Amino acid sequence: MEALLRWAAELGVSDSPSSTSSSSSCLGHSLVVADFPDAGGRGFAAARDLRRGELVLRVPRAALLTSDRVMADDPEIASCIAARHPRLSSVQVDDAIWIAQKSLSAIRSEWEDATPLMQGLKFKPKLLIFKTWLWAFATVSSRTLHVAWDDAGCLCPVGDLFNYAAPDDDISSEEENREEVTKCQQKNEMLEEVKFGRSSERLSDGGYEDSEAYCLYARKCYTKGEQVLLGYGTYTNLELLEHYGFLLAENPNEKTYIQLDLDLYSVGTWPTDSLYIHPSGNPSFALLCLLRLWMTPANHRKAFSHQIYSGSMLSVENELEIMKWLGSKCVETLQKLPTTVESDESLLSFLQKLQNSTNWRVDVDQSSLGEEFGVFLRFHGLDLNYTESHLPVRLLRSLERWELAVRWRCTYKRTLVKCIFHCKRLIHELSLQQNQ
Ligand SMILES: C[S@@+](CC[C@H](N)C(=O)[O-])C[C@H]1O[C@@H](n2cnc3c(N)ncnc32)[C@H](O)[C@@H]1O
Repeated sequence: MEALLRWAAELGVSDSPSSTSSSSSCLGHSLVVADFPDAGGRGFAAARDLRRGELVLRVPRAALLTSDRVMADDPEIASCIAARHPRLSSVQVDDAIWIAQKSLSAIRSEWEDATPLMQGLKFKPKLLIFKTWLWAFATVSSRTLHVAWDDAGCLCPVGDLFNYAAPDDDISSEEENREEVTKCQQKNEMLEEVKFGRSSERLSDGGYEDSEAYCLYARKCYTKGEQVLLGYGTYTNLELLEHYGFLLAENPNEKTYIQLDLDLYSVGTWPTDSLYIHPSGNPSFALLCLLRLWMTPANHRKAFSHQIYSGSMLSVENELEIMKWLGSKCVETLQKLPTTVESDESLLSFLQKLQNSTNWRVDVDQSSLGEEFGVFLRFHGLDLNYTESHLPVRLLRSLERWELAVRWRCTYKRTLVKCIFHCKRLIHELSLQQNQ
């Protein structure tokens, strides 16, 4: 890390607006590297109190790794790429298992496409194998920042050390902690007005600027030592898993999709990806509007369309029908799934226990999940007779991924359960209104 920070400082990377950082490190004025085991591991802590909108890191173009830069630096790579030019493919969200399978097969086919190019560039054999490609793909996928001039984006040294917070999260926690924020702002007020002027009103986390540098800003007020987080974008948990390999326990951008009847899609013009359930259990605006339209007799739809599109409830009867339909759809969806919230929760605590275990055998014997764990061991070429008290590292890594998958499906089910409660509560309230 020291070598990286020294190298970055030489290229002009700096966490200080006046670029006065020492040549031994590009950090220390606004940020320091720190470990946050419960929120992304290695990341940045505020080196001092930071104000919302303050520039916290500047990475000049010379330090960015982009495809045009690689080609400009190495004519051999440039001519090989010009001859073959393999492209990455895009992925469509449908359902979690399908996404995982599709992702893996897309990465494999990109690896197959890129292999002749890598051979042409005389890569060492260990760099040609699929496992290395997977590592490189994950590195690029989880660290690339957007730049307008190259649709492949860029790698941004040091700038890629920020861990993620969902954009909405920061705003709401800021509202909750308004008092704290005000205190922090007052403290810095005089200094900041002079130094940062209008940029203190900035809401975005950063981007490539006219000054020919990638500039990253504090999106809220931070106190010294607190982790400084970046909103890479608004992602659902499935997207976070796919691109970054983690998910958030509370994700304000989470969207839970259920299978809708085919004729539903034909009655309205709302895009399919706007028809989901919020983490609170409430249907999205578009899903609610669509259901209101669908439950309206076909010959009345036109007359009510203005009311429906503006988001107004049509009638108590219509709303009751919708809530009954949506509640039973969620019940039906849950019943079709092979596991329940309760079984997922006990599997989660078992997986967490195993990862911190000093003797896995004892934990397996004490649990009712031995059979399921036996299948996992066999998949990895071991069995329940494995005698070491510690599981091999590759199995612990695989357990981490298993835990992530179970956490995702458990959150999915919990949202459906919340939606059922939401529907039941509304049915109760609407029935009271109907009987008045
Ligand atoms: C751009 S890197 C951030 C720096 C990274 N922690 C490091 O040590 O280099 C993105 C990766 O950090 C981790 N990460 C970022 N934010 C996280 C969060 N809120 N929770 C868990 N892991 C996170 C994920 O592994 C993700 O793929």
